Amino acid sequence: MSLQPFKRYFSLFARYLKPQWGKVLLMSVLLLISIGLQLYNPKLLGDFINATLQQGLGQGLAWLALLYLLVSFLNQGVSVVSEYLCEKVAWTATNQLRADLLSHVLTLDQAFHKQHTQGELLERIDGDVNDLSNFFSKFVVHMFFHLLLLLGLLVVLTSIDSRLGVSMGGYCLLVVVALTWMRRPSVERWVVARQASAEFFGFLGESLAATEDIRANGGMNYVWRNFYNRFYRWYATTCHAGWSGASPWIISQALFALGRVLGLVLGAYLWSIGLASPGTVYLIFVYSSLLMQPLDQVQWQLQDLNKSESCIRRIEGLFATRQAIQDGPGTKPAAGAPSVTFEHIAFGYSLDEPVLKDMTFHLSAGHVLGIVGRTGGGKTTVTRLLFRMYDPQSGSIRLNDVPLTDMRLGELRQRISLITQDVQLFDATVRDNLTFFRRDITDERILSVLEEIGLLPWYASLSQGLETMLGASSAGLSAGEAQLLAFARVFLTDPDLVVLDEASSRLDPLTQKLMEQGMAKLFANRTGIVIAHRLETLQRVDDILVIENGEVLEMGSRADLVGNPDSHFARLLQHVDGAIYA
Ligand SMILES: Nc1ncnc2c1ncn2[C@@H]1O[C@H](COP(=O)(O)OP(=O)(O)OP(=O)(O)O)[C@@H](O)[C@H]1O
Repeated sequence: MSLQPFKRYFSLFARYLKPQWGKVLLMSVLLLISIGLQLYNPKLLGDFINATLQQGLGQGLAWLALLYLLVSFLNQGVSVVSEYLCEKVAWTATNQLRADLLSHVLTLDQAFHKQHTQGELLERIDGDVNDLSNFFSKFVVHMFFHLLLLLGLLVVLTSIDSRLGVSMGGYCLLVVVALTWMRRPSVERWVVARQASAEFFGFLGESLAATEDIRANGGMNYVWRNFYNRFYRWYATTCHAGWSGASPWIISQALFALGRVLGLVLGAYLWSIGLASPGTVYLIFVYSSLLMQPLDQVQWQLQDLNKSESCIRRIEGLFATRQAIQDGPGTKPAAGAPSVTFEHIAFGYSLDEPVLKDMTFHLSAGHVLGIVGRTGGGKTTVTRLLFRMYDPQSGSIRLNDVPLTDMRLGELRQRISLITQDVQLFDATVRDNLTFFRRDITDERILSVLEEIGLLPWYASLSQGLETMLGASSAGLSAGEAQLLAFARVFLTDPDLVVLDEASSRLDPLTQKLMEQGMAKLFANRTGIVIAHRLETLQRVDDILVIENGEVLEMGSRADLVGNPDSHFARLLQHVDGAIYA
């Protein structure tokens, strides 16, 4: 019998049970009391039968019956309290496990998150642990409790007659070995079933997030087809795994029937040779039948262990996933707005498809750089490398001459703010959305920032001020307003370098004006990089970088490039609008 799954199980949960050792101890004591009561109760009935046969009805019998009832009630009470404790211990442990998994997943690289859908990760953080939680609470109650009960019953049977104890002990050993042996094949099947479930939820999450686009583009047939395919795969793999538990169940039922017959035959034999009274024969039969209860539970727990082992493997796999982006030793670039240098950077999301090729440029401290170029040219990729969402395959990126790889990731991300087109809002209050749940930022500070970027009229329209709830879908906010909110977040964190992927949708004149004012304030005393989608924005930048096919086509001060009619930038301006922005 392999102890591997038990070892894995216990090594994972010993960590999570340790802080609750007091409750675990109390739970164990209650379980022991419950076992004692369960063993004592049939003995009372046996005494009752013997006393009835020997003395007839009398007052003694009434007391025995009363005691029997009392023990039964007490047993129920103890069971309820211990079950409550088990659930509490299980939920506390598994909630902590969920939290650890979530914080681990949040530290993993962008590359990992691109490979796994949100729905799939949800399933791995919650679904897998949830299955483990059921198993965990039941395992502690049933496996531990029933194995002890089994042991107790065998001791009692041995005390009646040693031959009884040996025969029934041998029988129990046979059943446990047989059930464990039959258990193994279904573990792999449960791993496949869990993955199918994660993929189904991943697809569902993606489809729900893109409902608007899917409807607008007539993609419903594709969604339904995939929905049924994935759902069917989930159903089929779960059935396959579930069925592999059916044969152990059928065989175990046959073995249990055999055990009851064995108990009856042994009891009858002892009675026939004068070694057992009718009350004792009854006791032997009841205790032999009671043996089936822990054996049945052990059987079910072993079935559940298959499912849980597959979950444990997936949880261990997730914990073992390491981030490719490693923390640097902690060199700090000089304080204040930094210079940015890209030197011979080569990068591709996959090795065979280069996106940036030998890219070199330098942005002076305190300058604002506008990056322009064709769609898919690599503009966003430049900003992702700067934020160390990915590392380049070769070359070096430096802030104030300090390579990014020498800085601590926390420090780097504190000094840079990235504002993307897709502003992420939380289903939380306006305050929490602006401060990212920090409590040390005062309302006065928030309001002064909103005033600075011209969002006070928007704030005045909110029914409950900073306490107003904002939906996660950013419903009711235009692209421009969402970016203004992101500006406010940046003001509150006060970074040295701001990277802005400008909203490309058309903005109304008022919002556009607010954006321009906001950007001017945002970039004051900071280094800035703007991926510009609107030429108006480029009036405010100091330098221009034109990217094409992952290479620097042109870089220079905006004034120089505008003044040179042969420059790519000047041609771009003329081509787009027929006018040069000066
Ligand atoms: N996460 C990713 N995984 C694989 N390929 C990617 C990923 N992100 C971008 N790409 C590819 O890298 C190339 C450059 O993309 P990038 O987003 O940097 O271009 P861009 O110039 O910002 O485009 P746009 O102006 O449309 O935003 C494109 O061919 C794109 O398909």
